[in-house]
Amino acid sequence: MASALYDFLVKQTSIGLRVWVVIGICVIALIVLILTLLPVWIVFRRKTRRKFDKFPVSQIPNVSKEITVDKVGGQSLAQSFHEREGTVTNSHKYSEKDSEKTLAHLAMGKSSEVDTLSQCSSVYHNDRGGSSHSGDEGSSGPSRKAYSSYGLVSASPLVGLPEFSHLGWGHWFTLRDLEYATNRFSKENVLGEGGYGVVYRGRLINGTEVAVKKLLNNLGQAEKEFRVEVEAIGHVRHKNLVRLLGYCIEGIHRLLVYEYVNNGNLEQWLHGAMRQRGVLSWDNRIKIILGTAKALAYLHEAIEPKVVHRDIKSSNILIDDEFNAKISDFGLAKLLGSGKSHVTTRVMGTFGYVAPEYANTGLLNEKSDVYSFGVLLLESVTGRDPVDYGRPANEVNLVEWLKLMVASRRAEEVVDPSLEEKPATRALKRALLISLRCVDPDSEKRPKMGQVVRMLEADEVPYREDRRTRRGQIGSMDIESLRENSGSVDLDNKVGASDSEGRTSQRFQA
Ligand SMILES: Nc1ncnc2c1ncn2[C@@H]1O[C@H](COP(=O)(O)OP(=O)(O)OP(=O)(O)O)[C@@H](O)[C@H]1O
Repeated sequence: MASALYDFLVKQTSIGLRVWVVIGICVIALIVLILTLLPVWIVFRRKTRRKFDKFPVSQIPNVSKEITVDKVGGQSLAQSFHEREGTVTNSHKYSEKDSEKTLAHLAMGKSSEVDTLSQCSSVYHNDRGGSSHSGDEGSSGPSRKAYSSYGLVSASPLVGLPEFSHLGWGHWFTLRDLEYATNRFSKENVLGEGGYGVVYRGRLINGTEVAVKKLLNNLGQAEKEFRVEVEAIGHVRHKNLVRLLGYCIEGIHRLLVYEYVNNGNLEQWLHGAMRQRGVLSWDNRIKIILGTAKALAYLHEAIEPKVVHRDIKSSNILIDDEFNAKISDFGLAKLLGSGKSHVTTRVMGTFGYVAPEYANTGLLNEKSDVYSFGVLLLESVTGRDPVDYGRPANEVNLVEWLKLMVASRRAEEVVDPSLEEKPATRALKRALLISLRCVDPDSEKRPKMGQVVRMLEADEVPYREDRRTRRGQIGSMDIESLRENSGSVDLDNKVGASDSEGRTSQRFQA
């Protein structure tokens, strides 16, 4: 048998070569052919996958936060606003170029790495946390200028999750992971539904509680929301900003995974379901407001480009079990590069919170957030909705009503009647003064959020000192007495001196 095989192999073929030589040549040729065709096949597969990702979608109706408003309570707002998105003044061409960068960064179809990676991803904040990004030149997200004074926290790793360090700041989830976490996006796990998606409560495989936002199945809008959120907060860490833990891109699906914040939101505490748990105390209101102010100061003054949230309102202020505020919902955020005074954009936001100049002109900068913050503060002090059509005509608009009350020396009457323990006179005056400054119709006159933080922090001491004598001691107040009685606050001069980095150097003194 063996000798027969040997005889066959050494046999001379008609082309003059022995059989074993011919077989050897054929095997080598086959190997070369396979090596040549393999890359072609890989390229073909990539193209097929990209096509899949571009499937038309949008069975779900477009929900827009675009505002169409009228004149309410004397506040003149534009009647309707149309698409001007992306027209950036001062040559701040952020959106297109940087978004592409982010797309590549997120492996969403522009990068050659896309297809070598899993289609689904999860952001993982590793030990280096945001600080690893401050030097991330390739990133389109904001980087940090300052740390400690803005209440930054370092992110801890999510133990037990698959790690994917390709982006330097994330793991990658699959849709399956998130289906598992949310019990297949069951109704019982729905936390709420916003303009752009449904938010589910979930638990990751390692036990971490999360909130999963499933963006509406409208690829254009979902894609935009998705990018904006990731660009705005993917790189930043602050104890008063909700932490973005991950995301998933799979086919037409876009999901964002956040830390779960377990104690409702400010809107629910002031006007909704959480009231069943008791009245939110003055102390906790101020704590929430201060946390919100710190996060905004960070977004406006500590990172580059600065982030304008654009939708500051009570339902976007999440609350944890220690009554710390966490700003959420960055889907409308805009980035503002250094030296850029504003961007021009479609007017978005929530009625009652939108700054008049932004509503009227579409010109946006961080002072629009300051206005919304002022409304939020008034809402917290009074327990009233920013716009409430159930009230008499002159009370429908909260800001206008507050001005009327102060002008007629009835400021003490504006405090939320449901508060069991009323604030001290001085604390109430401070809060009203700050809010009035924030809602100044002239955006230039509004304080920076860093100044607001200092004013609020300065308020803590006198507020605590007076606490013992607070009940029923709020006297008659008007704007002048608010000014006179507000300690050493010189609203026009002293507060607001800025250092070279634009941060206030003058402390607000009690
Ligand atoms: N990280 C989170 N932890 C806990 N609950 C959350 C979290 N993120 C959002 N929620 C809750 O999910 C619900 C929907 O939130 P979402 O931000 O999508 O919409 P919204 O703020 O209610 O409305 P809009 O889209 O008009 O801003 C809200 O009740 C919100 O409090």
